[in-house]
Amino acid sequence: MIKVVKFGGSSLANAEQFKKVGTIICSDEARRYVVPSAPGKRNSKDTKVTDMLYQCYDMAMAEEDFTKTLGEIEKRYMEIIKGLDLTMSLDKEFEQIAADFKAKKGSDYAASRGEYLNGLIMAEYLGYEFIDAKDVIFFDNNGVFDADKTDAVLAQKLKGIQKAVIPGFYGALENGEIKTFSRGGSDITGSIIAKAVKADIYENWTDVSGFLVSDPKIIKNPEVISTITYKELRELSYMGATVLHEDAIFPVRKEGIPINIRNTNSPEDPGTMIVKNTCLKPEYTITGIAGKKGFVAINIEKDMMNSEIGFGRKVLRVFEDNGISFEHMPSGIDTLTVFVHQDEFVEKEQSVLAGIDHVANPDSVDLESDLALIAVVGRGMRQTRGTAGRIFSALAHANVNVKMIDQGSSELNIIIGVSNKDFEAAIKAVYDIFVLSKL
Ligand SMILES: Nc1ncnc2c1ncn2[C@@H]1O[C@H](COP(=O)(O)OP(=O)(O)O)[C@@H](O)[C@H]1O
Ligand SMILES: N[C@@H](CC(=O)OP(=O)(O)O)C(=O)O
Repeated sequence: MIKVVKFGGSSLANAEQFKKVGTIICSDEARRYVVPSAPGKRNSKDTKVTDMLYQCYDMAMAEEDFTKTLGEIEKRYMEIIKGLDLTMSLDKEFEQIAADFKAKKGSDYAASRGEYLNGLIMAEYLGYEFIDAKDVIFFDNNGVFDADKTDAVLAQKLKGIQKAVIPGFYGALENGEIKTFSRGGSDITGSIIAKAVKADIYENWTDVSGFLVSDPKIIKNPEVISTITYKELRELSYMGATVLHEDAIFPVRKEGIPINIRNTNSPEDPGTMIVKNTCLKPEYTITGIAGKKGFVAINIEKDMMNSEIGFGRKVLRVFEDNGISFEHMPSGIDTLTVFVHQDEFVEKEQSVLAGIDHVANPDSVDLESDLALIAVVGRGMRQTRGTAGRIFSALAHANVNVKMIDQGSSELNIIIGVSNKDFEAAIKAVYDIFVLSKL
C-alpha cells in the first residue's frame, strides 16, 4: 500500500501544526511520500510565507533593501525549527536566497523557496529523504508542464526510495530555471507524485473536514460531501472552491487513483473521497455550489444574427486576438453574450469593442460589469425533474435577479449569473433549498 500525502500551508503554519502532521504521517507506514506546502496563515490576520516571499522579491526588483522582510521570513522558519527541537540551521540557505534575490533570479524562484525550506525541515523532522522538486518536476521552455518526462524521472527516482519529502508548487524549466504552478499548485505536485508511484490513494490534508457543499466563508458549517466524482470536483474547483487546485485531478484521473481530502486538525474525520465513478447516490439533489465574482458580460445585438454564418466565430476571434479567454457564451436569436473575467478585460476593453465593431458590425454592444457566476453541480441533477425550477424560485424568494442561465450539456451543472452584490445571498438561497430543506 502506498499513500502520497500533501499537507497545505494551514497544516504547516507553525511547529504545533508540524507536530500534528508528524503524528499523522507516523501513524501509517503507507504514508511514504510527503508533499509539503509553505507555511500558511497562523490566524486570519497572518500572511502566508509565499506572499511574504513575493513581497520581498518585489523589493529586491525595485532595488530596495529587503533584509528586514527576508529576516521576518527566516524568523518564521526558525520558530518552527525551534518548536520541533531540531538542531538544523538554514543560514546557508538564507544567504543563498539573499544573493539570488539580489541577482534577480525570478519571482517563481522566490516563491518556490517557501516550499523548498519547509521541505528541508519536514525531511529532517521525519527522517525522510529530501528530494528537490527541481530535479523531478519538469516544464518545457514555454512553461508548459512536461507530464511524460516528469513521470518517467519521478517513477525511476522514487522506485529506490522508501520514504521521501518532495516540496510542492514548483519544478524546473529545461534550462534549470525554477518555475512554479499557479497559486495553490502544491495540490498538483501531490497528484503528479501519486501518479508516478502508482499510489493507492492521494491524501490531501487541509484545515477543513473534506470538500464542503459550499464555501464555509459564505455558509456557516456547511455539510461535508462524503463522495464526489472527479468531474463534479473539477466543476466546483474551477468555479472557486479553493480547497483543491482545479488542475489537481488530471494526473490521478487517468490512473483512477482516489483523492481523500482530510483535516489535519481533526484526523479522525473520514473527509471526502474523490473518485472516478460511484454508484453511491448523492445525499442531496446537488453535490455542491461554488462561484466567483468579477465578470463582465458583453451583450451584442444584431438583427438576423443567426442567419449570418460565422458570426460567433468572428466575435470570439476578437477575444482570442486580444488574449482573453471567455467563460460562457449564452445566445438568443439576435443576441449573443460573452462572459469574461473583468480583470483580464478592462485594460483591453476599447481594443475588444473596436474589434467587434470592425468584424461583426453589430447593431449595438453594451457592457454589464461586476457580475458573479455561480455553479450548481451534481451528478444527481440529471435524474431529478424540476431542479432548475427550484433554483430559480429560491433565488426569486431571496430577491436575487438572475442575469444568465447556462446548463451544461452533461446536465452536471447549471451556471447562474447574478450581480456581485447578490453573490452570497444567491449561494445561501440555493444551499437552503437543497440542503436544509432537502428539496
Ligand atoms: N467547497 C469548499 N469546501 C471546503 N473548503 C472550501 C470550499 N470552498 C472554499 N474552501 C476554503 O478552502 C480552504 C482550504 O484550502 P486552502 O486554504 O488552499 O488550504 P491549504 O492551506 O490546506 O492548502 C478552507 O479553509 C475553506 O475556507
Ligand atoms: N504556497 C503556494 C502553493 C500552495 O499550494 O499552497 P497551499 O497548499 O497553502 O494552498 C501558495 O500559497 O499558492
